[in-house]
Amino acid sequence: MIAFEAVSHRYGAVEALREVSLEVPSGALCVLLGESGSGKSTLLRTVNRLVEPSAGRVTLQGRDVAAIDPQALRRGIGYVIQSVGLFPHRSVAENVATVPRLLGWDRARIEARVDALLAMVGLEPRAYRDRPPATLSGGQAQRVGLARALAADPPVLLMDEPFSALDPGTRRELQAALRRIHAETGKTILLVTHDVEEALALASRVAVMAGGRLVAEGVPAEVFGPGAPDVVRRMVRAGALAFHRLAALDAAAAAAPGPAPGAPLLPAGARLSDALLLMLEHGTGCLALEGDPPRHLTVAGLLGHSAP
Ligand SMILES: Nc1ncnc2c1ncn2[C@@H]1O[C@H](COP(=O)(O)OP(=O)(O)OP(=O)(O)O)[C@@H](O)[C@H]1O
Repeated sequence: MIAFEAVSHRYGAVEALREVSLEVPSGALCVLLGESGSGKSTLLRTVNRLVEPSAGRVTLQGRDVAAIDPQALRRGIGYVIQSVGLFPHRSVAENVATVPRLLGWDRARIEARVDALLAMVGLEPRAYRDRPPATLSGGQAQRVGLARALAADPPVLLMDEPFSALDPGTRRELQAALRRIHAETGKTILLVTHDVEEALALASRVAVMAGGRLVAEGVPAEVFGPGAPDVVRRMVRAGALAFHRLAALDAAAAAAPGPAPGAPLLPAGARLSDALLLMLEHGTGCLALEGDPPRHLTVAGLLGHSAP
């Protein structure tokens, strides 16, 4: 677990963090959401001591990070940033191997790990291990950045706007890869974004920041519920809060038993927002859910389940 206890930070006259207290449970994918300048990156960077808070403390599994040697601390925490920051004169494989090398792993173990990680982030090892970073697309470079952060199997991953520079299609692919990796590895992930859709696509918990304070925290359906703070309402288009809430709710929970012959098929794991889009696309008010036993979803079921 990562715990922030009344963490404050000043950059000269700027109060970037004001007594932020937040607990990120082990295994959570917690999204720090907020407008530009709200303090998200500063809070994230207190975990790996790139920022030393002016007051308060941060603990990892109960240990105060201020008492851990910064180099040792950072080797145990994966860190992914928007600009990726791959070493330009090293190959993809050498980049991924950075921390295992520092930790003194033997060659065979490093090679095997690099191949496994490249495959995990969706890059064919034989095709990519020897490539120089300059030959990669933005999305491929960020996949390598993610593999590098995961290399020594750190229990905690910090991600600062990791997908913000990518085009929408690539961004969705990387989000899907991260969701899969999170489900497979159970790592505790803290991810900064100012993009509401990204938060809804990824988060098991959302922490909303405004003006250096934590203004809301909880599961997405709560944070995007009727009590949503003003800053969340500002961040989505007027009236769109209800639609965004659909993206936080599983379609299966709103379905009724029984088949719907001939109705469009909604894939397993879909959210209610996916269901509404499929209904609009097919001009129908009834969908069949993929899976057994047969279930179906109607407009009435969708509205009944999403009502605030
Ligand atoms: N090194 C610094 N020196 C002085 N002020 C800083 C520094 N870094 C951040 N700040 C200020 O602290 C406040 C919080 O910045 P921070 O980068 O944490 O916000 P953010 O929510 O991550 O914003 P963004 O989404 O734009 O990156 C801002 O007012 C910013 O200008």
